[in-house]
Amino acid sequence: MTQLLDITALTKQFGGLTAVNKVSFSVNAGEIVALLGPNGSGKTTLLNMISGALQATSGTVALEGDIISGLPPNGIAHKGVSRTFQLVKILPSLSVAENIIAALAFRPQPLWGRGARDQAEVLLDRVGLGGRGDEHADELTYIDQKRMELARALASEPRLLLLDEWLSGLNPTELRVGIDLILSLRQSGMTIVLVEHIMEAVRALCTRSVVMNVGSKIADGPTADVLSDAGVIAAYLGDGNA
Ligand SMILES: Nc1ncnc2c1ncn2[C@@H]1O[C@H](COP(=O)(O)OP(=O)(O)OP(=O)(O)O)[C@@H](O)[C@H]1O
Repeated sequence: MTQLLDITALTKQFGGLTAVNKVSFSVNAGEIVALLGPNGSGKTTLLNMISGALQATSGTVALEGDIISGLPPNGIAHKGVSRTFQLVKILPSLSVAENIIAALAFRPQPLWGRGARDQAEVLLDRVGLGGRGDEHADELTYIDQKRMELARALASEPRLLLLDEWLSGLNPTELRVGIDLILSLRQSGMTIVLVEHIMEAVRALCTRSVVMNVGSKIADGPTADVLSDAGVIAAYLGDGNA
C-alpha cells in the first residue's frame, strides 16, 4: 500500500501547554483512519497542523514524501489536503450552488462560469444535494449544510480529506446516511482522517484508529483492537462516549 500521509514527532505548544506532544503516525492511500481521544486531547490541534491552520512548534507533516508543514493553508490545500470544520463553515447569504462555485474558484486550476456550474452540480449530486443548487444555503437543514460543506471540501479534488466531527449532531437516520456517504468517498479511492466521538460511526468506517490522550498518542492499530485496549478504555471510553 502507498503511504499518503506521514506525521513525525508533531508537537504544538500554546505557551506552557503542550497540546500535541511528539505525535507520529502514517496513513496509507485509501484508508479511513479515526483520530480519537477525550475532550482536549489535541485532536483538532493536530488536524489544524495538518491543514496549515496552525503552525507546528516542531515535527513534520509529509504528503507522499513532500514536507507540507510550514506551507500556508492555501498552499497545503493546493497540495491536496481539504477539510471540514467542527462548527460547519458555509457562506450563508449565497445559494447552495454559489457556495460550491466559490470553492471551485480557489482550486489550483480554478473553474469559472459554465464549467463551475456544471462541476458544482456534479459535487452536489455526489453528496446527495443534486438539483438543490438554487436553494438558499442558510435555509438548509443541519445535515444538508454538512453535505454542502463536504461538497465544498471536495471541490479541490483532495487526496486527503480531514473531517472534524462531521457526523456529530445528526439523528440516527441521518447518521446512517452520513456514514454511507463517507463510505462512498472511500469507495472512490479517497483517503480520510476523521475526528469522531460517535463510536458506531468509527466502527463502521475506520479500519484503523489512532488514540490521543493529553496530547500524546496512546494507541494506533485496527479499530476493534484499539477500542478494546485497556489503556484506551481507561483514558477515553470510560467517559461515557462508547
Ligand atoms: N488556540 C489555543 N490557545 C491555547 N490553547 C489551546 C488552543 N487551542 C487548543 N488549545 C488547548 O489545547 C488542548 C487540545 O485542544 P484540542 O481542541 O486540540 O482538543 P480536542 O481533542 O480536539 O478536543 P475536543 O474533542 O473537545 O474538540 C486543550 O487543552 C485546549 O484547551
